[in-house]
Amino acid sequence: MPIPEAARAALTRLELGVPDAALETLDAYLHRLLEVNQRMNLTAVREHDAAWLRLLVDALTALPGLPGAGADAGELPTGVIDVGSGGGLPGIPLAITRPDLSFTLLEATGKKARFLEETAAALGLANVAVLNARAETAGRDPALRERYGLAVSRAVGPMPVILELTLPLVAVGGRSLCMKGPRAEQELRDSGEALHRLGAGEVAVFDAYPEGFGNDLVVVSVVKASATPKKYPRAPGMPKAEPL
Ligand SMILES: C[S@@+](CC[C@H](N)C(=O)[O-])C[C@H]1O[C@@H](n2cnc3c(N)ncnc32)[C@H](O)[C@@H]1O
Repeated sequence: MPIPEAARAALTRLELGVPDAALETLDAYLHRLLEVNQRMNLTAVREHDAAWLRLLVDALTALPGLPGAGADAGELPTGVIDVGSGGGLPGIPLAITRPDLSFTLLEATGKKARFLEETAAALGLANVAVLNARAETAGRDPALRERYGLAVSRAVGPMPVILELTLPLVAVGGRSLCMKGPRAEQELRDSGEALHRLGAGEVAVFDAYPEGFGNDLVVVSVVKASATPKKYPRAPGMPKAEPL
């Protein structure tokens, strides 16, 4: 199926620097996602052209928040972890577009993690690793805790929950980049306690799209200013059951 003109136009207008060579792989990913979605619940968007805009272009709006090409590996880990990756959003489109960075897709549900593994292999994505685990467990694992320069997430829960699931995995000086809807500002106002307790520093909120685009996706960037105390993340289920 051809790549929809509206998606090409959006990518041009957003100036995200997506190379032409990546477009075919992005489309191949979308085909797999929509095909498997017929028997597994991965996304509510079922139609190819709409999915290009609402899934792929949305995910790619996070590109400017990724470490720059040739970022100094000595300073901060350059690895990116997608927490609650589901069908691979935003991690897989980002990994396709930035083959120079390593991406870990963290997903709690076994069958979704298997879909991610099969998809990364089928698309030949050598820069993608899949981890079938809960973020609460991964965040307490010394091999994973504070090992990533950047955590990304989309549709994983309200801000206090996302912060507890992502910030323990992020190295001091790194960031958690959360793709949110228009309620992000309100959720942030309710996140003071979580930000304070988890070691967060500067918080910035960006509109992912310029005005007039008709898309109110918001990207929240939270810097990790100090180490997260050992008691976080709490036991599996606790961040959601009793948000900070
Ligand atoms: C609503 S889906 C969103 C998936 C994907 N990020 C997207 O935007 O399409 C949330 C995903 O997060 C996963 N998830 C929820 N809590 C999690 C946790 N504590 N650790 C790891 N994955 C989790 C769920 O299994 C689910 O696949």
